[in-house]
Amino acid sequence: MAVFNKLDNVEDLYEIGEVLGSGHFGQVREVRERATGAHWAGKFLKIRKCASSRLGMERKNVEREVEVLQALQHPNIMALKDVFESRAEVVLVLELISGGELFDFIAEKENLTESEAIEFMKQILLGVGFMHSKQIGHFDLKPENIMLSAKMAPNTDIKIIDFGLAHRFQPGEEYKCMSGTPQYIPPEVINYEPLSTAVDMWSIGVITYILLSGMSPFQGDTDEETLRNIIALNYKFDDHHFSMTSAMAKDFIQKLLVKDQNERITAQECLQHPWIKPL
Ligand SMILES: Cc1ccc2c(c1)c1c3c(c(C)cc1n2CCCN)C(=O)NC3=O
Repeated sequence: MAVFNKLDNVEDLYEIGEVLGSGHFGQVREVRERATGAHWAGKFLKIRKCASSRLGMERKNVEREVEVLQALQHPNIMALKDVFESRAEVVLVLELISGGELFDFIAEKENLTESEAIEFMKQILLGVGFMHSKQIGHFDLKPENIMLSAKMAPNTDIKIIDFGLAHRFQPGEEYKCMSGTPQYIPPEVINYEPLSTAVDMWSIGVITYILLSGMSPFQGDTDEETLRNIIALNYKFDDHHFSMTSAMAKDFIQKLLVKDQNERITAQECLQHPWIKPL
């Protein structure tokens, strides 16, 4: 069992600020390090007191997220600075990313130009390619988990966050998991088949489709309809949203939204695709 820095009261070291986000796990709050004045993001995770409890997170899941983050130092992946544990809480001290979610950036602009989308995709692929080179799959890639380092700066950096569903593959391991967000999950997750890092490549195909059109390729009126659309590979490049989109961009998406995970292109192959890296 991993041992984190014991700290009865994280407020001895950090001034706790505004809530930045919350979820099943707990809260993310801005924190200010008293010793240096530096600002960070504190992810406050309630830990289950006993196995039968439904409140809070299982400690082993927190340990897995910390192990994954400790293996991932990359400019396009949020950095983990420190981990503290008090009575029933673990606090991850994370790099503060103040440019907001890619999701909101798209919402404000409806959709991006291809050159804007390419710049974002390059950085996402660099971060995901690094993760995959360490045999780590994110398994919850979506615009809400892709943040911008600075608001609207011309050269804002992409930061991939939230590794709560991430998994580090051991050699020869068979891993199955029925979680993620319906719009972004591939057929093999729905069919409860053995998974690989190719799960993330499907999600990248969905994200690229959204960046270029503002529409979600498989979104139905209900989650069940969305899942049916995914299994049936029921998506299209409708003229209304894709009439100005290049054939290369569509080819890039088509090579990712492939039902057979072994046939899907990898992050490294994406970075060599002519849409991303023109000849
Ligand atoms: C300014 C701001 C606003 C909301 C934030 C964050 C920062 C944020 C951050 C992180 C996470 C995991 C979630 C976060 N959220 C929650 C929403 C993420 N989808 C993080 O790791 N660093 C952040 O700054």
